[in-house]
Amino acid sequence: MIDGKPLSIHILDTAWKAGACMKDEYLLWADGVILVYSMVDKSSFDKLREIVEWIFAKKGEEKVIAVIGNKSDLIHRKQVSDTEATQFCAEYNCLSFDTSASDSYTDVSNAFNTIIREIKLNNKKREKLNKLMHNPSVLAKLQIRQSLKNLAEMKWRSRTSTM
Ligand SMILES: Nc1nc2c(ncn2[C@@H]2O[C@H](COP(=O)(O)OP(=O)(O)OP(=O)(O)O)[C@@H](O)[C@H]2O)c(=O)[nH]1
Repeated sequence: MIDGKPLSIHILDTAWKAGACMKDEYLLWADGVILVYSMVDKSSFDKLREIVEWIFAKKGEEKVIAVIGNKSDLIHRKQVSDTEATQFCAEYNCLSFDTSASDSYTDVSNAFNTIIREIKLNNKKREKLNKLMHNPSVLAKLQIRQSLKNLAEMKWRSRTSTM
């Protein structure tokens, strides 16, 4: 249930071995991506950059990307600072969460609820944009704008070449 409404979600649990286990189809299929690292294993955090770069290279930045730092209960063994995680998420425009799967069901549930809400919003925005892009009057306006831009560029070029 999300905001009082039942919702069916499909989760595909994948692994990452330098892209070998991630297929382009997975990304096409998904509305969002959740990357989970372990706060007590710096190497799992370091791998995120490679994964996000792969997602961006496949034009996946339009999807909701969330980063979850798990095992927050093991604070005494923490290897990834909050600043590092926050900076990473700001750099790649990812949602950021801390969870402890062993300690708190609420953390995990809150993270999923927020991600799903964000995905719903994102899908709505994309649908609207899609509709706009298929609206003939919007298309005509865009074409006029592009033609004016081309004309201005041509004029600018001819002016600079005669100088
Ligand atoms: N202390 C603590 N241990 C956790 C937490 N989450 C998972 N674990 C433990 O970490 C180990 C790995 O957990 P898994 O659920 O197998 O992790 P996974 O992501 O499925 O691992 P992969 O098989 O590599 O995909 C298990 O021993 C879990 O009990 C957590 O939040 N806190």
